[in-house]
Amino acid sequence: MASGGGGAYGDGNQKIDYVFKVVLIGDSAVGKSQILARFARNEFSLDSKATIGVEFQTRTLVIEHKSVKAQIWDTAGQERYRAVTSAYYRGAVGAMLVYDITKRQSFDHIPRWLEELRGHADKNIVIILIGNKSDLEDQRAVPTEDAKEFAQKEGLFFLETSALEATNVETAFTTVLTEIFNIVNKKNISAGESQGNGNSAPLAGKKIVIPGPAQEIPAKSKMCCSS
Ligand SMILES: Nc1nc2c(ncn2[C@@H]2O[C@H](COP(=O)(O)OP(=O)(O)OP(=O)(O)O)[C@@H](O)[C@H]2O)c(=O)[nH]1
Repeated sequence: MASGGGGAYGDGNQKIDYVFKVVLIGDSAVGKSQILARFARNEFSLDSKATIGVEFQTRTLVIEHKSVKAQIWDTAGQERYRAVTSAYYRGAVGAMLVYDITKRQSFDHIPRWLEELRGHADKNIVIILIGNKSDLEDQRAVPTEDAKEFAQKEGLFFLETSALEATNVETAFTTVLTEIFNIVNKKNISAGESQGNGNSAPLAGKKIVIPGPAQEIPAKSKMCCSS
């Protein structure tokens, strides 16, 4: 069911102006898969299974009258289930770094995830830090201020979300997607429509954004590649 904001949950034959790949990363069980389920299908499951390998889901939404397909990739937080790292990050223009506000360790590991991200992704990737499970306030182990300060220091967006209560999930995605949209739009303007490959602009130089017809996406919006 659509929750407003012009999003479409199905992928019909609509015209797509942009496809943005966004990756979810963070420790196991912080709620990455449920954040994605909430955003892509407006669903939530309390007995969510650990992700094995990689999967992605898409949702198309409208930003400034343009149709933007968000292709959100989710992988296992558990090392043994993780797929090839470089392939996961390839082409990503956005990243959501997720921790669980009730698990201090998941926050303490964020610098490691950030390091992996910065080692593998485009250096201009848009990053948001997400403290999930904000509905469990009575079990909070990470003060909001600590995370806010960290995000500021590292130049990241920051929000606390609850996939369970659907708090801020939509805002988290639209924050990242709108920022990417603005960067790409600026790039298009500065590149003067000249094939769009001006390498000096942010997020340029990589085939990460495909204006015009959408890139090929497998018929099923979910796939698995656990080897
Ligand atoms: N209370 C609460 N529980 C949540 C929330 N989001 C996820 N959970 C629960 O946390 C557990 C783990 O969620 P997942 O989405 O599977 O976690 P994950 O980060 O994808 O885990 P991996 O696939 O192992 O990396 C599940 O039992 C979820 O139902 C939330 O916002 N609030």
